[in-house]
Amino acid sequence: MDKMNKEEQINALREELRQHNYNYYVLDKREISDFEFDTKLKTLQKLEAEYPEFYDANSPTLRVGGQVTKNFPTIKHTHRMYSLDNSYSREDLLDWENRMKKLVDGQIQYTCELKYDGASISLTYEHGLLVQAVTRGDGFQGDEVTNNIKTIKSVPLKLNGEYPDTFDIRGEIVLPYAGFAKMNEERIAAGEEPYANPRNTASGSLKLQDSSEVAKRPLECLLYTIVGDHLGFASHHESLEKARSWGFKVPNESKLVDSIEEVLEYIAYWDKHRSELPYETDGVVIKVNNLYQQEELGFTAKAPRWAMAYKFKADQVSTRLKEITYQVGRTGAITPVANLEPIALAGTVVKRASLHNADQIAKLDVRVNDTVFVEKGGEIIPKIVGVDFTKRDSKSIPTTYIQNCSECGTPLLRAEGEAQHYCPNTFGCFPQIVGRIQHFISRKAMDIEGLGGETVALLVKAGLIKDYADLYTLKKEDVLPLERMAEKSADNLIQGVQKSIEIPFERVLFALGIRYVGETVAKKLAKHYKSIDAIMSATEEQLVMVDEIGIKIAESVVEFFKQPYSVSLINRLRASGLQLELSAEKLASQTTTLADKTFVVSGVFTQVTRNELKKLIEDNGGKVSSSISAKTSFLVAGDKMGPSKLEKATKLGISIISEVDFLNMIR
Ligand SMILES: NC(=O)c1ccc[n+]([C@@H]2O[C@H](COP(=O)([O-])OP(=O)(O)OC[C@H]3O[C@@H](n4cnc5c(N)ncnc54)[C@H](O)[C@@H]3O)[C@@H](O)[C@H]2O)c1
Ligand SMILES: [Zn+2]
Repeated sequence: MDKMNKEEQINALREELRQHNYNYYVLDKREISDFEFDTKLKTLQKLEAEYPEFYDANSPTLRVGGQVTKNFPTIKHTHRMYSLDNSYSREDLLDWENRMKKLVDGQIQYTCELKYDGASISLTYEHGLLVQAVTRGDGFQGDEVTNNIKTIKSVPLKLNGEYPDTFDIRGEIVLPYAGFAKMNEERIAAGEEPYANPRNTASGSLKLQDSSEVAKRPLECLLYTIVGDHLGFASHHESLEKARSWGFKVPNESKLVDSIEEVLEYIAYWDKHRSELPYETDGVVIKVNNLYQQEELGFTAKAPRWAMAYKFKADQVSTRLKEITYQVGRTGAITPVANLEPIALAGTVVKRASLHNADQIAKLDVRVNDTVFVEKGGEIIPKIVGVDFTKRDSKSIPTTYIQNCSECGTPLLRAEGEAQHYCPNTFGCFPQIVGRIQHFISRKAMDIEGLGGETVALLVKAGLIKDYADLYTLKKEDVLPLERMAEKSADNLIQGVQKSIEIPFERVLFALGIRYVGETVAKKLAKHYKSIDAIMSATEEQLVMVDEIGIKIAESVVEFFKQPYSVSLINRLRASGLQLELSAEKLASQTTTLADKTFVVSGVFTQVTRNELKKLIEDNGGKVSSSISAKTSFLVAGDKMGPSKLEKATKLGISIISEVDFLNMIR
């Protein structure tokens, strides 16, 4: 009977871990923390060791967690890609060393490296050229994402020095914090949900179908292992130095040490200093340095015996939840916020944490006065990962989510399939009004000097403006009575506003704050339609025909201009002299010479850069696409173009032209 239960328990754990693997590797979502995941995996490992009769070759303890997708060609790895065993303590590491000492002779030296938190990748080089990039997948085979990887600047397309003729090199694709923060800033400016954390965003980026989208993401590739036959190195440390000399980005933090005690010093140092690194790390990887010893040690079903990951503990603390408040964004989205008893966590004092949405609150069953666990994992904003139920007051009351806007009282809406509640009172809800004007004046939009976010709130509160069109009728004597408004700053404000009427159309379009219309989309729309009137009269069907405009954007644009209020805004902005169409100068540089023609640009060019080439195509009415299909009219081929593109173009009978041919076409 007991045994029966054990079998059920083992199977249930396997099923649960498979589901988490799927969420993590395929959907790029984390439903439980890594620590919880690892704890469950350890429990399963122990049970399987105790009850070997329930062996299953497909158990998550024996297999790498990822999968191949159907969106890219599947490539078999010539050398398997393994996972790593995990350790959490000095004892774990000493046990590991003892196990190895039974298998190899002599002193063991170790290379310590940081464990970069991103998505694994295997790059194949032949004769010094990058020929293929494949994700880890299930370890045996992965997705071929070469075109996406080629957009990453730290991946050398051509190597320097003396390198082996063919080899694979493995590393981690990461998204450094700074680039991640910038991407999120842009998403927030476009009224979209920010990405959750750098790891998932890096991993998701590799799965994008359009490599020009990948090129926009500031990804990095950090390399850590070379594999191949007869490479001629004696040690791992040496191979890293060689790789660095050929042009690979191998972080300098790696270190050769002589004992586990020194390994522990390395770990202690980086546990403390990792927050100073530009990218996320989740531990240290320790590898036997001598490659002959590595060979003797070999692999288990899932991981090398000669390497070990040491996971840093996610920084977690517990504190009291004082109150749940609700924030209203400029697009009306509601975010519940936990107000906490202030507590120190990973170098900062945390007072607030996001609770995301109603589902999250229900799932965690978080209540006011609970003692909650706060974690700063991959996410930049700390989050609440659980409740300490042992400390819950017996009289505590379940949280009921607000049904009306916390700011204006309007009943909230929640669209089907969306996690977030919305306040639909777009033009009457204070934070939405202020938020929209703040977005309008922001640097990438109208860039109004002399006017800050705080002043906007004051102006709205004082009833001097109720929308951004009102800014243009403000007079100096209106603003002078405001708190802390001196003569000089009032002048600056009025001047800054007046100067902004010269801002070009595409930025005005972005400034309007239409949901999902970020900087890039605004540019596309401005270019295609050339005036606000043309955009206002476009239908959803017409909008989606524009390159890179999806249905979500199209719906949002149509919805915006359907509102009588929006129409009146545009009319008032027009009356104030704002640029609501492309300037004559801009139009003059544009022709329709290449109308109805689709170009694929590949390789390196000499007279113009790749981006200039693309711009020339678009300015002359042509379309740029990143992949060759029957619809391609021309392939503009530069130096070092990928052989697969050439082959495909030849097969489909597409005209292949040089840079010079192209420039002649438009001159
Ligand atoms: N929270 C969840 O739902 C969930 C689900 C699945 C997996 N996970 C997490 O992922 C872990 C398992 O993932 P995994 O199999 O990718 O293993 P892993 O992340 O523990 O380690 C293996 C990977 O580390 C990477 N790596 C980074 N730096 C390295 C270096 N210097 N040298 C060698 N390798 C380096 C490699 O790409 C390698 O594939 C789990 O332990 C868990 O923490 C979490
Ligand atoms: Zn409201």
